[in-house]
Amino acid sequence: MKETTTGILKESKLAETLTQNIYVTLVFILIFNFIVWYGQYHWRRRKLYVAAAKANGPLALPFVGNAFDLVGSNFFSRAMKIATVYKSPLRVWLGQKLIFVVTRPDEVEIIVNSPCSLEKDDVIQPIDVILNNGLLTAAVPKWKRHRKIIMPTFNQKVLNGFIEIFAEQSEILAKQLENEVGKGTFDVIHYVRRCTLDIICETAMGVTVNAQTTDVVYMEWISRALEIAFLRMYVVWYKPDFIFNLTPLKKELDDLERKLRNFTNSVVKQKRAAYQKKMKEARERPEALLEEDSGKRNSFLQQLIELSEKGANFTDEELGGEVDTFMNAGSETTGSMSSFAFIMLAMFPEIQDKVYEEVIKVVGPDRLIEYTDLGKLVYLERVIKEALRLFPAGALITRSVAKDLQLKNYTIPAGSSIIILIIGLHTSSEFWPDPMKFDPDRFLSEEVSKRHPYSWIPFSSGPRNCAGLKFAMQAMKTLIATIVRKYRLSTEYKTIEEIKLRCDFVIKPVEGYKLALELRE
Ligand code: HEM
Repeated sequence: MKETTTGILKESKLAETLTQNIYVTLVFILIFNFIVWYGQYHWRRRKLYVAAAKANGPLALPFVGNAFDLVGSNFFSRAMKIATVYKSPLRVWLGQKLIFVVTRPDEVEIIVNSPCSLEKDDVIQPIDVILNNGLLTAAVPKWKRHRKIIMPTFNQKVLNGFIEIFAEQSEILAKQLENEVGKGTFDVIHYVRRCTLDIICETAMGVTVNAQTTDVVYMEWISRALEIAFLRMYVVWYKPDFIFNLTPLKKELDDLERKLRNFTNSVVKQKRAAYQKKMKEARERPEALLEEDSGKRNSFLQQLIELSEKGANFTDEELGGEVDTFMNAGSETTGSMSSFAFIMLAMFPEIQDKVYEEVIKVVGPDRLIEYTDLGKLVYLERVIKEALRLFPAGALITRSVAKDLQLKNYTIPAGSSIIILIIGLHTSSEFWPDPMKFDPDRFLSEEVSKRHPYSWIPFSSGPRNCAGLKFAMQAMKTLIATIVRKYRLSTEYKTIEEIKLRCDFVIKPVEGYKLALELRE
C-alpha cells in the first residue's frame, strides 16, 4: 500500500516536472520566435533607420518616437514650430512611422511629380468616412481610372455655366448678411459655409438644399463627422480600432456615416433613373432630347452618369464617393478661404477700397456677376492669391513613399511618409521676403517670374493636384466681389500674427473669422 502511494507520488511529481518543462520550453520558443520576428522586422526596416539617422529632426524616444512633440489637439502649431527649427526635409517618428516634413519648393517639385509618391498616406484614413473613397483619398489604381474620366468634366465651358449659380448664391449671402449690419463682430464662416454648400450641392449634384435660408441638418452631420474623424487622427489613444470601437464615438460616427451615405445614394439613384428614363424616351422620340437640353447646364453628377452609361461604368457607390468628395473638398475649402480673404480686406482698408473700385468699374453697382467679368477682376485675383499664400486651406498634404525618392541632397526611403507643409513653405522668409506682410502685388507677373514655380502651391501641384482649382477661384471671386460691393468690412484683428490657427480638414482661426459689416452708401 505504502509502495503504491510512493509510486503515485513519484508519478505525479514526474508529471508536474514534465508539465513545468513543457511550459518553460513553450515560453522559450515564444521568446525565441519573438526575438527572431523582432530582429527580422527591424532588419527589413534598416533602410528607414539609416535614412532617419542622416536627417535632422527633434530627438525621438524609443517606441513612441516624437509622439509627445506632435500628437494632440494642437498638432498643427507643434508641427509648425518644429518646421521652423529644423531644415527641410526634417524627420519625425510617430511611433514606428517615419515621416519627412518638407518645406522647400525644389523638393516639393520632385515629390508631387514622382510616381513613387502618388499614394496618400494612411494617416488620412479616418476622414474617408466623409470623403467616401473619392479622388482625394482613393488608392492609386482607382484614382488613375477615375481622375482620367472626371477631369474633362471640369472644363471651362462647364465652369462658365456655373457662374450664374455662384452669382445667385452670393446675392443670397449678401442678403442674409443684412442681419449683422451695424451689430459689431460676428463669425462670418457660419454664413459663408452655408453659401458654399449651396453652391456645391447645386453644381456637384444638381440639387438645391437651401442651406442659406433653411436649417439643413446635412451641415451638422458633416461638421460632427469631421470633428470625430480628426479626433481619431490627432488623439493617440483613439487611433487603434480595438480601442476606438469600444467608445460611444464609434456608434455616433457609424450613424453619421449612414445618414451621409443615404443622402448622396438617394440623389445618385434618383438622377440615374431619371437619365435612363430620358434616354429611353429619346430613343422613341429623339427631338424631345434636343428641346429639353437646349441651354441647360449639367451638374458634375449628371455628366458622370452620362459618361457611366456610355461606357465608363461607374457603380452608384463610386458615383456617390466622387460626389461626397466634391461636396466636402469643395465647400469647406472655398468657404474658409473666402472668409480669410474677408478678414484680410477688413484688416487693410486701402486694399479693400481698391477691390471695391475694381468691382464697380468692371461689374457696376447692382447687376449679377457674369463669367466675362471674372477675367477682368485682376486685382481681386491677386488679393485671393495672397490670402491663399498666408492661409492655404489645405495647409498640409500627405503622401506615402512606394520607392526610394531622390531629392537634391537626400534620399527619402521607400516605406516612409511625407508631409508637405504648404503653409510652412508659403511663410518661409527664404522664399518670401517679409513673409507676414499682406501684399497682393507679390502676384504681379513680373514678381511671379522671379520665384520658384513651386513656392506657391495652395492647390498642391502635379498629377494629383486640386481638381477644383478653377472652380474654386471663380467661385471665390464671385462671392467676394458681391459682398465687397455691398458692405464695408472691418475686423478686430489688428495683425496677421494675431490670428492663431488650428487645422482639421482646413485651417481655421482659433478665435473665429471675426468680421463686422456696414452697408456702403
Ligand atoms: C480654395 C479652395 C480649395 C483649396 C485651397 C483646395 C486645395 C486642395 C489641395 C491642397 C488638394 C491636394 C490634397 C492632397 O494632396 O492631399 C486638393 C485636392 C482636391 N480638391 Fe481641392 N481645394 C479647393 C477647392 C476645391 C473645390 C471647389 C473642389 C471641387 C469642386 C475641389 C476638389 C478637389 C479634389 C477632387 C481633390 C483630389 C484630387 C486628386 O487627388 O486627384 N477642391 N485640393
